[in-house]
Amino acid sequence: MSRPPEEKTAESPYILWKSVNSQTFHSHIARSLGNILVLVQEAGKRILDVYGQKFEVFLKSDLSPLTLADQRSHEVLFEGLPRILDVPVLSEEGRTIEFAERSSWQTFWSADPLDGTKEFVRKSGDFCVSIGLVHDRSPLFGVIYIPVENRVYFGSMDLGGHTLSGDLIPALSGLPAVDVLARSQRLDSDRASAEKEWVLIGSVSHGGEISPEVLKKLRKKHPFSVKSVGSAIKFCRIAEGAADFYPRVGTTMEWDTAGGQAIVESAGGGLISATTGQPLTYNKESLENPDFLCFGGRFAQEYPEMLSLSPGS
Ligand SMILES: Nc1ncnc2c1ncn2[C@@H]1O[C@H](COP(=O)(O)O)[C@@H](OP(=O)(O)O)[C@H]1O
Ligand SMILES: [Mg+2]
Repeated sequence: MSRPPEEKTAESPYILWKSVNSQTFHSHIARSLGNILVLVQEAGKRILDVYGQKFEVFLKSDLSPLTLADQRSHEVLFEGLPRILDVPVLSEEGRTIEFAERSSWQTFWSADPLDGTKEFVRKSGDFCVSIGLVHDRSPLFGVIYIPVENRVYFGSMDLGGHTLSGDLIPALSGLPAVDVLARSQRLDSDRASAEKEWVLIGSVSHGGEISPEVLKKLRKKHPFSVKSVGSAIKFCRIAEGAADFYPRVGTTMEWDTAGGQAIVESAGGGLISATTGQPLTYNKESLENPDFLCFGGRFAQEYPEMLSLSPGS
């Protein structure tokens, strides 16, 4: 595996990529792209193995569900991601890593091995594997794989946003971005035609409590329909122009958004804090996200003034 310049520290088992500029970072991702997609599909296959059987549901300390599928997918990613890029993995299903330990990380994988566990348990199909590669507190690259659709979405500002049928992934092992992109479709969050109805997308299980006043303000600007979809698949729908905006009120964690943010941004959209109006940042002391607004290119272009409209206001 080729690597950018690196520097080991005595305290950390990881290689800290001090003074790596983002171009070096992007070149490395471009070289490894085929292997990354193969790995994420492998995690998805482990999830589907469990989905097809009778499985037990455990409750975590926050009362959210956990299954064997979350754990199997975590094992694949926790072992495989550092083989692609040898930086720490912050996984929803990994051990808790205190801020004192992770505050020095410049680059790390933010992984949700099975996003949408509730939907997985309900067998609605709305679940995915979501991976973001965070560098200098921003998600520069993201991958979301949807097992039931056998489809992957990925993107970075350098590569742009793309989607690809999972049938094509096994043949991508060892191939760099130029070969992967030749087989992919470009994502464009502004693709929706002007006459098509606008779509607000929201959670099936959580955080749909957007205040009626805000909904009224939004409707005054432009009528829209509402679609409910579970998990980070919502970001894929924004990135491909199938939905226009996704306001989220309530708890989400960094691993829920890192991959999706990179994909949406690479497709011309954005994901901003409802309080600051700035893109979400990562490796915060608290891993909870603020309320946010995610939007596609059409929304951003036609209604820039709404970008400062807090979903919770
Ligand atoms: N009260 C809460 N505490 C922590 N995370 C929450 C939460 N409510 C929702 N989430 C997050 O929202 C995700 C599901 O998103 P959605 O509601 O859009 O389908 C969950 O992902 P997991 O399924 O990976 O736990 C979970 O991380
Ligand atoms: Mg999640």
